[in-house]
Amino acid sequence: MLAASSAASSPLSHQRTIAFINPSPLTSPSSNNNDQYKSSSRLFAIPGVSSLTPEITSTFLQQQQQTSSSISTILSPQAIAASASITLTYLSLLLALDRPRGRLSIPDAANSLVINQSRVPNAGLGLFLSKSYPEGTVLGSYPGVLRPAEQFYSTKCRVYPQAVGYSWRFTDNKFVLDPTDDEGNIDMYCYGGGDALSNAVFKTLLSFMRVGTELTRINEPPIGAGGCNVSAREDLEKREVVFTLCRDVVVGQELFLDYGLDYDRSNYAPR
Ligand SMILES: C[S@@+](CC[C@H](N)C(=O)[O-])C[C@H]1O[C@@H](n2cnc3c(N)ncnc32)[C@H](O)[C@@H]1O
Repeated sequence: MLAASSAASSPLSHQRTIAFINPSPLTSPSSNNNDQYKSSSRLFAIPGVSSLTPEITSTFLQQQQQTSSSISTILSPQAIAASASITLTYLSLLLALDRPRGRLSIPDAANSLVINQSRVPNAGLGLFLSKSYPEGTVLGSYPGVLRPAEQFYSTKCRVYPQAVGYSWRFTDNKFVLDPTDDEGNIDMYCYGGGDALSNAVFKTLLSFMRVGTELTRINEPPIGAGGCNVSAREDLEKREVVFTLCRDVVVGQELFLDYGLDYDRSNYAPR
């Protein structure tokens, strides 16, 4: 709108705008078959001198006005309000359903939790403490996106079965915390998300919500290793699982947790 009205009040501004948008008819008439460009008086766009016929000017102005009116329809306050409302609703749903839960609460988590090769044969990686901590220290709560258990097992785990081993199934069997990415793998962080679009939103716009996945590396103790030094407490209301040291742990020790009776241990190496 602004562009159209200022152009109407100043003939020079039409000319400059046209020369900028499409200089070729004005500067290279020989390559253009349209006769109206072939008169020598119209060959060059000289500032301050009109090289346009009234017909071209009027057609151009009409096109400008049509473009302006469609832009102002797209940018109308109603259209802007509608898209803002859709975006807000979408973001609220994402935050309610697909946000990453859990947190690390151990003091100086970045330096005190170390992921390394487990001392348990064939168990892969494990989690170790690089400082000594007393019994009762809260490590944090298990990371993951809360998903309905039935849906999680019948969809994502069918395609990416490795996701099962890292998910925390609540004892009422209704929900799981799934810390894996969209391909069922453990990344350094759980970003959140449920499909390609929401994953992308969580990894970009909402990446500040990401949660470290260190607690997913805690193994079960091997037979004869002296049992667990971490205990888990579920809160079914909050859908939260808090991990606490149930013994004093000295620097360099690996953390061990009992996964519970229902955990599938079929992939454990035979003892
Ligand atoms: C929650 S993950 C623990 C982290 C895992 N070790 C890793 O490398 O990411 C659970 C998986 O670790 C392995 N694991 C844990 N405790 C084990 C044990 N005592 N013996 C053999 N494998 C074990 C199993 O493969 C199990 O499915």
